[in-house]
Amino acid sequence: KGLRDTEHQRASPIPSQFSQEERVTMKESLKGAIQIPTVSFNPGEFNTTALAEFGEYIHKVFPTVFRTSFIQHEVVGEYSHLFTVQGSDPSLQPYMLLAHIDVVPAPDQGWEVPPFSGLERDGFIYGRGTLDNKNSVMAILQALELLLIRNYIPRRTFFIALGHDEEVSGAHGAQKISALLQARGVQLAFIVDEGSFILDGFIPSLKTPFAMVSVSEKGSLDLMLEVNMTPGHSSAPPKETSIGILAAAVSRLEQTPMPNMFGSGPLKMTLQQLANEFSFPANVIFNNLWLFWPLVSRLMEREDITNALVRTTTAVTMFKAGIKVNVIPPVAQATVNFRIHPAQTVQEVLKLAKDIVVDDRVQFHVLESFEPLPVSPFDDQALGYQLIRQTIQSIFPEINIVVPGTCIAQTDSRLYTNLTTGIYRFNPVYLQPQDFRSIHGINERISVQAYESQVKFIFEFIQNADTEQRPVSHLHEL
Ligand SMILES: CCCCCCCC/C=C\CCCCCCCC(=O)N[C@@H](Cc1ccccc1)C(=O)O
Ligand SMILES: [Zn+2]
Ligand SMILES: [Zn+2]
Repeated sequence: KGLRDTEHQRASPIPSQFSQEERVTMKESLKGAIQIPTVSFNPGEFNTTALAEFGEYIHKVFPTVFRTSFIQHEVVGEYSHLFTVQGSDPSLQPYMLLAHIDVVPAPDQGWEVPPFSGLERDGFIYGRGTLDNKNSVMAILQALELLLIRNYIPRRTFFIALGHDEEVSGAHGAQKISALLQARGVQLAFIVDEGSFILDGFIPSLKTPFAMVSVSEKGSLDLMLEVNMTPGHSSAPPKETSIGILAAAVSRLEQTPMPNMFGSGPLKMTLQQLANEFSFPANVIFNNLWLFWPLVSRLMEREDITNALVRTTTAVTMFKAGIKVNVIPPVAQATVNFRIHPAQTVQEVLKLAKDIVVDDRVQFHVLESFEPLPVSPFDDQALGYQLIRQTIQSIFPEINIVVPGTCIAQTDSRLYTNLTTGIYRFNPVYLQPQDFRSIHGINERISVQAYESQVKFIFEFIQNADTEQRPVSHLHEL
């Protein structure tokens, strides 16, 4: 089931075929983008020189985008970019494509090639940002550039929002763009952002890759735990120190996982829609979750990634204590990063954490929190979801299955809930578990062929968004 074009319209009026020269240019442009170290270090702490250089770079490599009369370009929050591509039919509700130009730091250690070299090896372009998320930034602008060169005039208005601080919260980029569009009274049909992929090898018994479009996103809670004790001479120590008390508290948190929420949220739907892709007996198990859910929920807990889908996760990420070798430490502090399952709230997780620690000497400070995102529609009428589906079928005909899922990390799209209820997180790129580990890790890379497919995907997606859509299910009823 899904949306399809009305009979008089072609799915892709301009074929997504690029000349040899265009193909070389597009990969070289991506390499150039990787070479600009647009690193976000901490909130408010960015490589501003690189961010400014990136702004100039996109002008240089996408000249047609910048000189087209129906495209308005604005710089927001100093380094983020907002493009308004004015469509010819104002009756069609606009949509938005999102990506971010900043990257996490990448020390050279462990990399096969320097992380900001953008070097090509064995058909892969290496470097920080090749999967997260300069591939999307460049592919969106590249697809638009190629469409414009072919004289394409969109019918449906769309926005392209490129944030510059996604990796440290989005407060200066996405949040400002969101407020700006809200002030202009913009309401969007849907948004497409990063946050999921065509997944290959993430579920051991499932050999075929599948596309997972994330329709929800986990929330987060950053808690600082603090213990204050009277300092003194280490030669006559008290039975317990601030460090010991805090260590025991964080250890209890680590050893006591938050409840398994399997059955609530989109995961059950994800697995049900995947059920027939499994071979026997897994297909029977996934087709009968009403019976086998205790088994499946335990299986999901086994691997870190699938465990993250069934519960709120607890990660102790920072620990600070002690001032001198012979001084009983006055203060010990630890930071715990919880990623909240879509069926729980910040308050519920805070209470659970306190109930696990049960020690009055440990103070809890909420540093930052964000509720999980509501589930976006993914039924036959959900325009954004169905356009993604339709375009996957065209560009990746070997992919038989597209399922709704949950993003285990956070994306800039969470800052746009004021503009739309349809938020979809999907990058049209194959991802294996080792690729997943390269995101924020080492040897992040994308194959030249995968990048070309991503450009083709967006090139067709923009055109598909302009074709009149109606649900296939309705056609069946005729
Ligand atoms: C049954 C199906 C199996 C599914 C397996 C799921 C595999 C996961 C695949 C892809 C997920 C990739 C997510 C990439 C997006 C990363 C975004 C990110 O890192 N965001 C930061 C944002 C942030 C938030 C708060 C402070 C600073 C930065 C994050 O979440 O940490
Ligand atoms: Zn990202
Ligand atoms: Zn990231």
